[in-house]
Amino acid sequence: MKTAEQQYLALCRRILEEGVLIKNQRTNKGCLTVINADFEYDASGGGFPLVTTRKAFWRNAVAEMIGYLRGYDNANQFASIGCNTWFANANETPAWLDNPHRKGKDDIGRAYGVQLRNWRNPEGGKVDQLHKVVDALKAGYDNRRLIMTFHNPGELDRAALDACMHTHHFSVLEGTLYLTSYQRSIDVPLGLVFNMPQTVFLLRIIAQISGLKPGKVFHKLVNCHIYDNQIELMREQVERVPLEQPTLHISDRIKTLNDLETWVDPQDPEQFWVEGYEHHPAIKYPFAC
Ligand SMILES: Nc1nc(=O)c2c([nH]1)NC[C@@H]1CN(c3ccc(C(=O)N[C@@H](CCC(=O)O)C(=O)O)cc3)CN21
Ligand SMILES: O=c1ccn([C@H]2C[C@H](O)[C@@H](COP(=O)(O)O)O2)c(=O)[nH]1
Repeated sequence: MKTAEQQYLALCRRILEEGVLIKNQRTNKGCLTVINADFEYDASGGGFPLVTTRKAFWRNAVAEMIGYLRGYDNANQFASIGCNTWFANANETPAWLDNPHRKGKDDIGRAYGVQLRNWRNPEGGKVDQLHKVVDALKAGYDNRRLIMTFHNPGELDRAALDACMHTHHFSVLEGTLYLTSYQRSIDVPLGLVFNMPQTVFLLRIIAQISGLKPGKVFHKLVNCHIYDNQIELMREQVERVPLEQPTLHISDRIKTLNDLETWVDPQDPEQFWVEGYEHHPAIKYPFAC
């Protein structure tokens, strides 16, 4: 099996060589685009899919996933655990600024984790998808319905952004947990560097609190693009020689969903640490809002 970074660099080269330059309406930017890629990461031995051809800010990425799992809806909540990625979409996306549902500065609306923890049912009650999945995993019966989705077509008009990694589907086979994650839109230089480790973190933490062994992640990628102002930097990155894949450690003090919801801190080196992460220098890619 190819390492995560080999799969990543192959996709980057494919976009540079075969990508079609299109104009994206929402961001008003050119995007070199290809459709469909299937990545696979083996999480059983602790391997953590970080790119090494530039510095990956993995604590920021883990914090973002923890924010989704907690149902955060405000860029400041994400920032309070060390994730600074949501201010731009909360406060600079033109269509969201004009949206009457926006509750003010830093609000991201009924996006991502809000749908995960608080999907509205027709009676006005809440559906907590994460709680249901963890309960079902702990119950231990064969179950092919372990789907959590952030994509709620009925409330897309109430969110700063449609979820990009929109669905996570868990499966259990002989005590091993697998995850299939679906992503509709992929900013390959920026977003994907966060999304690859996020899927493995999600599998590892749910396996740990459900008493299962982590297996593989299957990451399904649809619209894969490099924004026009990122292309030259990416041509430099793909010339760099990848280094060894690091390992993620998660403290075994984290045992329950309640731990994850309350005291878990992605910035604490005694709760999460990465071993053997050597990387080339950081590259500052521009961000499209
Ligand atoms: N255009 C776009 N691309 C994305 O990847 C993206 C969005 N929008 N909107 C929603 C979230 C926010 N995400 C982000 C936002 C910023 C970085 C970013 O700036 N990363 C830098 C610096 C990280 C740091 O300093 O910790 C990086 O080098 O990875 C990454 C992912 C992913 N998503
Ligand atoms: O986790 C994420 C979140 C977002 N992205 C990227 C993919 C696109 O470049 C933008 C979203 O724009 P849309 O117009 O809504 O597709 O954000 C990502 O790669 N990963």
